[in-house]
Amino acid sequence: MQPTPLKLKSRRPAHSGQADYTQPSSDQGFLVFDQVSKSFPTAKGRFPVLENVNLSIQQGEFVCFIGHSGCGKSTLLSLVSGFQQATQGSVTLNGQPILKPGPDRMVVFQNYALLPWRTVFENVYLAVKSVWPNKPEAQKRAIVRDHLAMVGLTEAADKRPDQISGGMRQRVSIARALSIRPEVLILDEPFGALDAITKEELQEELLKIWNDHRCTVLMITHDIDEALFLADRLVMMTNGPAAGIGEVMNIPFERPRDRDQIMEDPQYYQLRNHALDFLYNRFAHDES
Ligand SMILES: Nc1ncnc2c1ncn2[C@@H]1O[C@H](COP(=O)(O)OP(=O)(O)OP(=O)(O)O)[C@@H](O)[C@H]1O
Repeated sequence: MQPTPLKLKSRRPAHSGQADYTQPSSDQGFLVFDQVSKSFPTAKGRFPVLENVNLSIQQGEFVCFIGHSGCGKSTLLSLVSGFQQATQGSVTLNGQPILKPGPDRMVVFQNYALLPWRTVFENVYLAVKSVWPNKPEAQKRAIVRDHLAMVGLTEAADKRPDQISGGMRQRVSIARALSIRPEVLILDEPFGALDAITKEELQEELLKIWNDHRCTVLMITHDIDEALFLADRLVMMTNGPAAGIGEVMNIPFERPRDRDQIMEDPQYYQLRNHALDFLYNRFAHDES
């Protein structure tokens, strides 16, 4: 039997090969990169990592970033977290330039970044307390409990990070990040260190949470299938130095998504092959 193609959203044209990033000087997006360049000082002079990046992201969008190792994905998102500043151009959130880190933008890293001597509960509680020191104690603890329940970790609340699996640790990091209700959730290869089954489980949980809470998500990944399952758009970056956005692919599958169903859609393989072609032919990594 022929698979039934999925109904596609008409919100944006399906991927057509042309970049849909914006002309940000007149753009009213929620999160806007406007002519952004970033270089670092080195002993041999300045090293240009990013050049002329323009991108506009809408509130509540799920955007994945892909590109070869070292092209500048983490640097680009560190301009959103506020850990780094652009050398030229601006990154604005709600029309305000991002100048430093803040609780409206939370980052989840591949290596979890949990406090090893604290319990799961305490790791989340400390974040909640730092953002809402004056909330009543019972309310702070309820927020922690709710977010641990959201990622299925109620039973593990009193364990330390070394007493739980990698997948559980990453759930704690996600619960911690979401517990303070950020406007933007930045995920830097969050599932890169996990086995395939745990990774798929967490992708599904993340989508469910995002469906319920709709913050804007920016996620770095090396996995095209992960991006096709999760994202509204896939930003494909050119190679560095002086990397930029090569293309932005719209991912038109209707939500809520079902992994098996989207993989039966002929468009899935067109999009996948297009991204593979971008990475391995048009912008193949030059090892030299
Ligand atoms: N603080 C810094 N000083 C100098 N160079 C830096 C600094 N931070 C990053 N770089 C360089 O910028 C380039 C981009 O690094 P970045 O970590 O953003 O890449 P990436 O695409 O996220 O890589 P990966 O996929 O391997 O994590 C690299 O060449 C890196 O060495």
